[in-house]
Amino acid sequence: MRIDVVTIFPEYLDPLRAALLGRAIERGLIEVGVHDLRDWTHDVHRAVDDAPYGGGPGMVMKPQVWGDALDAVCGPDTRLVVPTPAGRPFTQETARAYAREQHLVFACGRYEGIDQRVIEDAARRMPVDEVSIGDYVLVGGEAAVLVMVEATVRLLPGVLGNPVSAEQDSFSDGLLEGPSYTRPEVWRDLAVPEVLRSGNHALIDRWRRDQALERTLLRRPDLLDRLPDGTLDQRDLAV
Ligand SMILES: COc1cc(COC(=O)c2cn[nH]c2)cc(-c2cccnc2)c1
Repeated sequence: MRIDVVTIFPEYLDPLRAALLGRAIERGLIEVGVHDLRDWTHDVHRAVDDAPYGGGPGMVMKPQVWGDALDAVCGPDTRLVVPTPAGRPFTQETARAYAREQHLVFACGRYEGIDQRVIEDAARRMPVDEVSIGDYVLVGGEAAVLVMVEATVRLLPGVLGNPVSAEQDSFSDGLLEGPSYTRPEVWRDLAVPEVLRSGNHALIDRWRRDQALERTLLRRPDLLDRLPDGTLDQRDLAV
């Protein structure tokens, strides 16, 4: 997989070259390119934004600059991803879909956003996703790109030490992960739940499932509405 990011703050993407993702790059599991949008500006001031038609606060990113940048960076197998508060939700399902892509290009917007014609024009040649990582407004898309790249790349074969954990991820069965414990058995007079030390794996699996259901019900009841049919069996419903 190749990932390219276009941004006016290339240094913001330096963390992509650290730790797990850095090792994935060194091992050739992914290629990463970070590009400075200002390399495609045409004027002495290297302007990337201008005032919004129709008035209103802030500035809008110029279409010409973005158009030239995406012409240079995108290819025949590219999926273009634009992080924006106005996007469809980015979920674990999105990450799984992106992990199957050959080439992802992330366009980092700043100011009030990117001239909409950039997205319209790109959509003539490639799939384009306007995606939100959450219901809040960031100053730019760079932090959202770090989130989406990490969620996606960790799913690639060979990236994680123990691939099983990617399957048993939170959300993999549509529920939140329950609580985890490790040694010592008692810490600040708090004991590890007895069942986890019982060695009875049927009981442990049941307890973990009950904990996941209870936590999902309490913190994210919306996820329960979206579970595929048959996910919850009769015993689950008794929780
Ligand atoms: C491409 O257009 C954008 C992109 C971003 C950065 O992304 C996020 O904030 C985000 C992504 N997932 N959740 C939030 C921000 C704005 C923006 C800023 C100020 C006022 N209105 C809009 C516009």
